[in-house]
Amino acid sequence: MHSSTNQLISNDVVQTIIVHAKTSLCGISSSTLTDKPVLSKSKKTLTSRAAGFEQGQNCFTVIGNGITNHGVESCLDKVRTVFKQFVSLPEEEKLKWKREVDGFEGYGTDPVPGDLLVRDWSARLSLTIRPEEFRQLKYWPENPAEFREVVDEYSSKLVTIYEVILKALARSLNLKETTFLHKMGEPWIMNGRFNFYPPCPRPDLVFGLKPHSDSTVLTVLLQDKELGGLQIEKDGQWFRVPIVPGALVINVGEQLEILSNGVFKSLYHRAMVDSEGERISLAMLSLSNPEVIVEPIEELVNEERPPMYRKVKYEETTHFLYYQSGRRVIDDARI
Ligand SMILES: O=C(O)CCC(=O)C(=O)O
Ligand SMILES: [Fe+2]
Repeated sequence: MHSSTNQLISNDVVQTIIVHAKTSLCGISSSTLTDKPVLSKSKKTLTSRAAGFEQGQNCFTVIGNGITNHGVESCLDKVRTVFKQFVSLPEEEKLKWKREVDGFEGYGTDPVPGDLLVRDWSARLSLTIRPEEFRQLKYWPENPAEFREVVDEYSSKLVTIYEVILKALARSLNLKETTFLHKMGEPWIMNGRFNFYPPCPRPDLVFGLKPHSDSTVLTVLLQDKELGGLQIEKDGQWFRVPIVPGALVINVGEQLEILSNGVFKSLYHRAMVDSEGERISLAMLSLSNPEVIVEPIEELVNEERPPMYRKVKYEETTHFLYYQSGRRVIDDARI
């Protein structure tokens, strides 16, 4: 179904990807990572620059990665288009793929448990995407007709991107390159979170998504082309992440923070809403296999750097409850 474009990725991806990792390192010289492309094998001049976003730690911008350079109908545009088509359907049509009251997959708004009152101004479609046998197709829209195929194509390319980045991050810490992937267990999981933020009459009072860090190893975020809204926190201040056409934003999630024993820090971020414009974003989440207990990798633990986190089993329900009450699992995991 997508052999020609897969081809492009495998030939292209290692050549033209740029990842800027800015991270606070302890015990590992910061010059190893800070401000240097972790991954850049290109001999030719890189046509794209890792643009725009300079303030943040633990968030990389990836551009020119072989899925972004097809012109107007690029894969990224196709994904945005099918999702926009889906969100503009009448609500009763979208509800054909609605999530169940206590489920996590499908289309809908998040329930707010108990007496918590801070609702997000967003609806979303959540899907398990990888491995294929975990997919629950009853939640995968068939309107527009190309939705499934386009998401399938995009996600299969992202598998390569995750692998390339995780291998590069492992190498940058002098670990065997498959270390992170291996620790995630097999199969590791990819979930898609298709966020939709309608215009909001009081954007000063609500969030599209409350401040949070992702429960992931890495999150690959495809942003809206027209309307920004993603903000990241650094040293107690919030920064807007600019829209960079054709770029993907890669966030460090809590699982990578734990696995790396705090070398990589999870990104604390939030999504804002707009009084007039509607916005979409697509977060692709890579997660350890649900059976895996996440803990710091042995090679990153030593006398000077004892384990900084307890073992954690990441469960969707727990993470969700933390999220809704404005807390972070990682804060409780920290020793
Ligand atoms: O909409 C955005 O830019 C952020 C989305 C996000 O943080 C998430 O889905 O976890
Ligand atoms: Fe997030």
